[in-house]
Amino acid sequence: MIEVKDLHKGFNGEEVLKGINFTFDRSKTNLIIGQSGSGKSVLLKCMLGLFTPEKGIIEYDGKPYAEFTDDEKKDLSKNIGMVFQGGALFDSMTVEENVLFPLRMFTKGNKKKENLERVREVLKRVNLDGTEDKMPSEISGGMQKRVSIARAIVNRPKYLFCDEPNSGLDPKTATVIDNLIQEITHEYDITTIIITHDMNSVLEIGQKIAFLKDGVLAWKGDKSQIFKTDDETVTDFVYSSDLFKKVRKAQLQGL
Ligand SMILES: Nc1ncnc2c1ncn2[C@@H]1O[C@H](COP(=O)(O)OP(=O)(O)OP(=O)(O)O)[C@@H](O)[C@H]1O
Repeated sequence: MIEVKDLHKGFNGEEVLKGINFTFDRSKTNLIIGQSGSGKSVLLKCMLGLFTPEKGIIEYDGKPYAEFTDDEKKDLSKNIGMVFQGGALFDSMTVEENVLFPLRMFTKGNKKKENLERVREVLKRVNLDGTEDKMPSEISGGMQKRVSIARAIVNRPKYLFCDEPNSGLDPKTATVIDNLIQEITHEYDITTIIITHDMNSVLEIGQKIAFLKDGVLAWKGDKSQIFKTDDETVTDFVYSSDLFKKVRKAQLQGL
């Protein structure tokens, strides 16, 4: 669980996050949605420790970051898995080397055999056994995303951060990736936080949703509530696409 309390962050005197309060639950896919510039990435970067907030508290499983010792901060880094937008694999490394990379970073001593076993295990979990020796350029975009998920979970993290994990994928592959992230979240009891613009993802895996508008938490709820709310701030955003406008119309007509 990650809890943010009264979080404020700004740049050059301009406030971007204006007092965010939200609890990201363990074993759930927690989504952050909102228009461009609403502060989603800034919030994520504060939770990743890349930005220092001017005010507010971030608690990881009940302990405020400000009270972490240096060793606890190192341990937190190990406990964070990250799926970057676009995958961000190393082009010059094989699939196996990509997944091995963060494992090596946090392993002491010579654990070559154990590490390779762990890499095989996570690649199998994301249905990529047999691709170990391939280069990223030799596999599809969906497979690259799965490598990136395998790399993010190889250190058995407590927290998984995903920045638009299915961007650039066709809708069917995007759903496969969403479902994989949701399954892994439950199986490994991880606190998963996902930034997304994709309303299909909201429908599929929106177990808990934070909707940001201009740096304020304008709405929170889950996937069953978001399509029923009359809150205009939310409906303006959710029903901005024609498809969802039609869904809304059908809903209002009781279809
Ligand atoms: N390092 C930075 N320095 C100055 N301003 C920044 C910095 N990072 C973000 N901002 C500003 O903070 C605001 C929110 O940006 P943020 O990237 O969080 O938006 P977002 O909701 O993630 O948008 P998008 O969906 O387009 O990625 C923007 O006005 C942006 O210019």
